[in-house]
Amino acid sequence: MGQQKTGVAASPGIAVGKAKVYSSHTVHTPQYQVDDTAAEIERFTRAVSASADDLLSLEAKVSAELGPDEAKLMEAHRLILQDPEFTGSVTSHIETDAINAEAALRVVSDSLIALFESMDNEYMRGRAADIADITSRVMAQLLGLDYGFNAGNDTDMILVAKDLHPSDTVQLDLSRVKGFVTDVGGRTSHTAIMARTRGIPAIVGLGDVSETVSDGTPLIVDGSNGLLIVNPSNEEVARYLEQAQIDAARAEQLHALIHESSVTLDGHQVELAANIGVPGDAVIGVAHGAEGVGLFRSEFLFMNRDSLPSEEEQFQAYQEAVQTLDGKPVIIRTMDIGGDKSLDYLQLPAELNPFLGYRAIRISLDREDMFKTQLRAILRASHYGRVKVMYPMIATRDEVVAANEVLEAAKQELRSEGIPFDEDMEVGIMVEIPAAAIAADQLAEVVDFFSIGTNDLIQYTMACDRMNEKVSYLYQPYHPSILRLVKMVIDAAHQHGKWAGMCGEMAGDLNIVPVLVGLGIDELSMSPPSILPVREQIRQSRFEDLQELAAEALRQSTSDAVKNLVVQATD
Ligand SMILES: C=C(OP(=O)(O)O)C(=O)O
Ligand SMILES: [Mg+2]
Repeated sequence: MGQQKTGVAASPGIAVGKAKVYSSHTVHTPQYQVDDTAAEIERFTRAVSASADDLLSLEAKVSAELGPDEAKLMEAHRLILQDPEFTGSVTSHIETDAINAEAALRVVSDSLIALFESMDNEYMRGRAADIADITSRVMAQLLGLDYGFNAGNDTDMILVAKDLHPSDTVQLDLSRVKGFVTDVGGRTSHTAIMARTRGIPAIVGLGDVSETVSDGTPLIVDGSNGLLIVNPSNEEVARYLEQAQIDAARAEQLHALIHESSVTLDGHQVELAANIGVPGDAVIGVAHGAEGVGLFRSEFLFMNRDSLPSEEEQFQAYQEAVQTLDGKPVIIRTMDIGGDKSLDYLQLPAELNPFLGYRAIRISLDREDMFKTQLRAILRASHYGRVKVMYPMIATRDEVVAANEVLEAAKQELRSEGIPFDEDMEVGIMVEIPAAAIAADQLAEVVDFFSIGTNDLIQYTMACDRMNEKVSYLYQPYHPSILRLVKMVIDAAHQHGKWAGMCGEMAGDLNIVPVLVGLGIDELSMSPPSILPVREQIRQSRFEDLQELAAEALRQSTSDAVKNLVVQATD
């Protein structure tokens, strides 16, 4: 039996392969005197220019695959690399101390990192990581090593890392990555969402896996159960491979439903949409039969970079997703920063309770300039397809009214500039704060639609941090309180002639989907690989039966009772 480690089940499925540990080279720095300092400077200059070339091609690749926003970090690194102050300090050390380029680079880099780390400003402290990253890149060039991932010819890589950013993963040929495991992160961390979107099994929050597992170690990732098996036995490998084969055969069978509608046997239709993080994910959504994008988490355009994305950059990203969907609806959520998603350059104050603090629409309404820029970009994209805008973390009707005033101001500006947009663009809100669910009937008067964000709604209703393992037993999607809130939101929407969807993780949970459909949900938005299994389930059901099941579920007084009921019903 192999050694078992349990983490957060971040993306379902089974991967059997060998560990490929991603590290940014904390290599030993050789140190020696040189006679020919000019030749050494020349060697350093060549390494810098090769590194800049690598960054430039990476920038182009990231920009093409993930959009120009994601490429900003590489551009920033390239600019630091080409800054004569940085390279000049290294060359002057080579010259005056007659030392090798690696040693001179290490001296300069260490002192810059110490300087940034000592600063009383989170943004500037964040620059230390940039310097470390750039140093590793040039160091690898000088030493003839590969920087970042060197996949070689491996086709069964299981990527092991402390954490992964979009700029890390884009360097990979993902078709050769069988799974991801990381030390940090929760189910809603970028790695987790990215892995789910692409259907790559993943476990996050494993603690120290990147330090305890080495390159080439055989691993099994059971992403559905958050179980990592290190050095598995032959019997374990055989068992999991068999399961993986069953999963693959099933995926092929589901593929037949890609162009079918999501309609019950008795004719009740539900729209199944995809949750996406970057515009490139829209392609994956379409490939899994999405009937739209139900949640474009726009905050990813704001992350992993040094400054706010411009209107033009945002417009291009939104337009790309809208064009990929080719006339199908795309719901763009305005940025949801704060809570677990921080932005160094916004210099948000440290908070005791970030999930109850300055977050999402609260920041947007406070930073109207930034909000209006985003709304202008969304409006401009609306001209190219069917765009809907959605405000996150709405607690009060006043917030909706205030947000709509900024939206109106953005529309006025565009009108006077003669820039086209969809005058009838629908405006909706996320219902993820209990106050919004309870007062949904009043909110329904000022919105076109609701999308229930159960990830947050559950944590706020149960008062349990969605990332805290110690209280995870309270994170109960099937709790009667949650089902009642969901019903209230759907009923309120329908009474006002509006529609209600759901874009939290619960929307893709096959056990509870029958209840959600029975309650009358109009749209379910989920990670793309969940779409076809949910479609199949809906197509095999009768709406009348689901309505009865939902009524029965609402009569239960515990999560376990609901679970038993729905598991029996789907068996
Ligand atoms: C979809 C949601 O938003 P996020 O996971 O991005 O907070 C949610 O809260 O359910
Ligand atoms: Mg949320």
